[in-house]
Amino acid sequence: MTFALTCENLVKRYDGTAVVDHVGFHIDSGEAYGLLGPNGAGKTTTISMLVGLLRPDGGSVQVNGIEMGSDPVEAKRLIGYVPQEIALYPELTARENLRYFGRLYGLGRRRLAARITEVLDAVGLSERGDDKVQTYSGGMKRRANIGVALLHEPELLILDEPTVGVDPQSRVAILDSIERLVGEGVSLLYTSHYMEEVERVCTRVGIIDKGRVVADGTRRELVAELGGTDKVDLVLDGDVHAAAEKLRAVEGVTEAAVTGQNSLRLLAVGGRHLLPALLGAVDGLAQVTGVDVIEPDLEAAFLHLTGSTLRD
Ligand SMILES: Nc1ncnc2c1ncn2[C@@H]1O[C@H](COP(=O)(O)OP(=O)(O)OP(=O)(O)O)[C@@H](O)[C@H]1O
Repeated sequence: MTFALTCENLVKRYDGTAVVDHVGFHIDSGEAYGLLGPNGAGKTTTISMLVGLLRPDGGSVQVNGIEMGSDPVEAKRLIGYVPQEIALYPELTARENLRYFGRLYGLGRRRLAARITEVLDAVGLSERGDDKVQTYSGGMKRRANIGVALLHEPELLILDEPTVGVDPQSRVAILDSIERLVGEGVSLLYTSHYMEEVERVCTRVGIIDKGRVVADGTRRELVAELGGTDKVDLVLDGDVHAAAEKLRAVEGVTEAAVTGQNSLRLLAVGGRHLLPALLGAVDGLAQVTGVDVIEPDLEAAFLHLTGSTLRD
């Protein structure tokens, strides 16, 4: 099987220190993969090697089976790359920018004209396409920049933190466009330190920390590495302390803390499935009037794996 992207043992050193330290992962064709890590984890350096802008000190990159090291022109042709910095001419309109970059890519006049219309639509800028980029919000500039990367119909779209510093409306528009593109079959590499974006857009996630991929899998798999401890909040009428005592004895419950006059928080393995046993344990002591099961999320998995929160 050919992957949209494979990298193996990627290494980049600065002054003898590896800032990317044997990074490896793959992206299936049509898959949306998120690379999640705190500032300075090595995301941009990794991406720069993946897109052929930076020569690795070790390791290899293949795009749809084509070696970046030996056939960079062909490999780069398959990639649409959107860097963190906006690379547009502010005094030109979005349409003029697209025309300029499209010619640079070698797109024929007719195909380019059609692509400009499609791309403006894909990034939600059809109505503002004839306005100068300098009149755009940060988010609109970013959308125009994504448009440039889409012109040549890449098979793999690589976005480096596309929503940093954009207005909320553009953020929604960017995420919507990306989801649509993935729905149309484009493979995606998406880096972010916003957990909720990665959870929304990506089916598989690699967690990168200090230059290493410390975990890789679906959200469910990553969360499972935590041991699957859920939080269960209970509201009850009755003796909460006696109820806590009983609940602590239920198999699977690791902790039961009284959190208020009539509320308890439990830590439990397989929380939802334990509910009948929990209700049974307090039967006769208290009446349960509210239940909330909070399953661990990627944020918790991230904290567990790296020892730090994402926005450190
Ligand atoms: N040209 C360079 N020379 C020396 N050190 C560098 C260079 N480029 C990056 N670094 C260092 O490499 C590490 C990884 O940086 P990188 O930009 O890849 O991280 P990142 O995960 O993309 O972070 P951010 O979210 O802040 O963009 C950082 O410690 C950074 O200071």
